Amino acid sequence: FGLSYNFYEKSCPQVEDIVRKGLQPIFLTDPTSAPALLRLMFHDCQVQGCDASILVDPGNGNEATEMASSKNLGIRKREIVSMVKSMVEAQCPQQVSCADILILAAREAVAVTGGPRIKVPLGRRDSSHAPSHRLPDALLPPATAGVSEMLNIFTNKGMNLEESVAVLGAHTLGITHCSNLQNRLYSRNNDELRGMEPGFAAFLRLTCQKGPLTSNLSFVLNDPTPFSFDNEYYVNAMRGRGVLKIDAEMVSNPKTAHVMKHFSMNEADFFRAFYSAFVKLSRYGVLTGKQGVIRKNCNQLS
Ligand code: HEM
Ligand SMILES: [Ca+2]
Ligand SMILES: [Ca+2]
Repeated sequence: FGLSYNFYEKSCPQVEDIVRKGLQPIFLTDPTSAPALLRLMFHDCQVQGCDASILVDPGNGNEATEMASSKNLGIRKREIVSMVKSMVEAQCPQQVSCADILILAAREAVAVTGGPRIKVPLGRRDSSHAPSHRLPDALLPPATAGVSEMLNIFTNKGMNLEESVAVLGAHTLGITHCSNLQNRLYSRNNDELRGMEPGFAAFLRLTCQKGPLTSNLSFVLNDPTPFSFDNEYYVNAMRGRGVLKIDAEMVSNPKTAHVMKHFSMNEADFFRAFYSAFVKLSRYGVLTGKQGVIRKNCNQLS
């Protein structure tokens, strides 16, 4: 019943070490895996809670799984969680859920890139069924989401204003594909570009040309330091260089503006708010106790 900080104390005391050590060589050889794992956590938790539902592959009657949703464009590295799971299974068979391993992997992604080392409560169970693409279609925010939609999503998870703005600081890592910027860059009346630093607008349009041709192949960096978990996302947004609509709108919206400014000047406060926001996100909609299952393979339901 419920999550706890010593959940695996008896059944798998070394689980956090296995996850950390298993990920080390991956982070070293592929720095893009850290941003991928952090976003993977959000997209799992946002759809039916943090239950590893996003890891299920099609097959065995699950034909259209979550990954068939266009909202999951760019989701990568699901197989890393499966690989770490097999390392955990070798030492603690049938004890540790894929849902917990996914959260621990996201936690390591934040720590290894220079962010806070977040202690997370454990004891999640895995979903025993796979939603179709319709659920993520409806529940994941579109690339065009604004401040009110964003606040709805995160206050719903018990976050206050500071935490809601801080959790978007995850965009200190990683990239955005040009396909997600077409609306913003080529809207008819250009109001999306209002407030954007003109040189940056020109750069975005040059990198992301109009039309679908290369828009899934080209991308821009979410902040100038996409492999470093720092407050550059806020510094950059304050300079009119926010990539996504939400990044820019949080600067101009009177509710969020002062928080953006504060985090751009005070990295420690950003880290503190991100820490508690991450824990709240990681608790969202979890299955515990006798609910759900412990999957053997993360990508298969049984
Ligand atoms: C209203 C909320 C949010 C919106 C609208 C949003 C939107 C997006 C979009 C459109 C991308 C680009 C994906 C691509 O083109 O490949 C992206 C990337 C990313 N997002 Fe978010 N996001 C939101 C919240 C979050 C949260 C809460 C987290 C994590 C805690 C997160 C973590 C990331 C990361 C790490 C990337 C980079 C992924 C990579 O490089 O592979 N986002 N986001
Ligand atoms: Ca899920
Ligand atoms: Ca950064």
